Amino acid sequence: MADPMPISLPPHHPQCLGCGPDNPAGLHLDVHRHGDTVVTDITFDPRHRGAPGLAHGGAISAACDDLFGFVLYLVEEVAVTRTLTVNYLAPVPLGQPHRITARLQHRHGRRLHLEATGTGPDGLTRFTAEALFLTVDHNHFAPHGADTEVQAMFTHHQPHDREHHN
Ligand SMILES: CCCCCCCCCCCCCCCC(=O)SCCNC(=O)CCNC(=O)[C@H](O)C(C)(C)COP(=O)(O)OP(=O)(O)OC[C@H]1O[C@@H](n2cnc3c(N)ncnc32)[C@H](O)[C@@H]1OP(=O)(O)O
Repeated sequence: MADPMPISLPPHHPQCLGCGPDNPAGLHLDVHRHGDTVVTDITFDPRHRGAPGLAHGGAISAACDDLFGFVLYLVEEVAVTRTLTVNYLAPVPLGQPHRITARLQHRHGRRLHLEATGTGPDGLTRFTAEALFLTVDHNHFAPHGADTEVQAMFTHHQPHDREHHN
């Protein structure tokens, strides 16, 4: 069967560390939906350096966490990370594009179990990640003044408006 048409997904908000286009310290993830998965291609650069020439584990972890945040668009629920585990299988060189793919593995009540895989241009999977997200209501963000922003994110998200062909 042919791959489903990729659909561009909007950033969580302009200043998001993972995907916000206006965050100068951000990873600037550009994320697409492919069927029941979300996908981003990231090339870690010297700002993300851990050991010389290699990506920092924290940068890889941040990319996975934020990509999991895009699965929420598919689930159509607001949820936050409760646990995140990254398996660093092989060093990730700077300057090489890596494709991270994430999906919902299964759901149990408020618990969303998510999984991701990061693969290099040589086809080698260099990291995998698993996360538990717990659904929350908008009041979770209210004490921090962000509830309306999150509500807008949730309400105005219309991925089918942003369909485009790669
Ligand atoms: C259309 C979409 C729009 C999207 C819009 C999204 C928002 C916008 C995103 C912006 C960008 C995203 C980026 C990436 C996502 C972050 O980075 S999110 C930021 C990092 N995470 C946080 O700050 C979360 C901080 N933690 C918390 O606030 C609270 O711990 C939580 C997560 C709200 C949960 O608290 P709680 O509601 O009191 O939950 P609690 O009773 O402890 O546990 C609930 C249930 O889960 C179970 N549970 C808890 N821990 C575990 C565990 N480790 N294993 C198994 N079960 C567990 C409990 O046993 C309990 O079970 P039941 O008793 O209900 O059967």
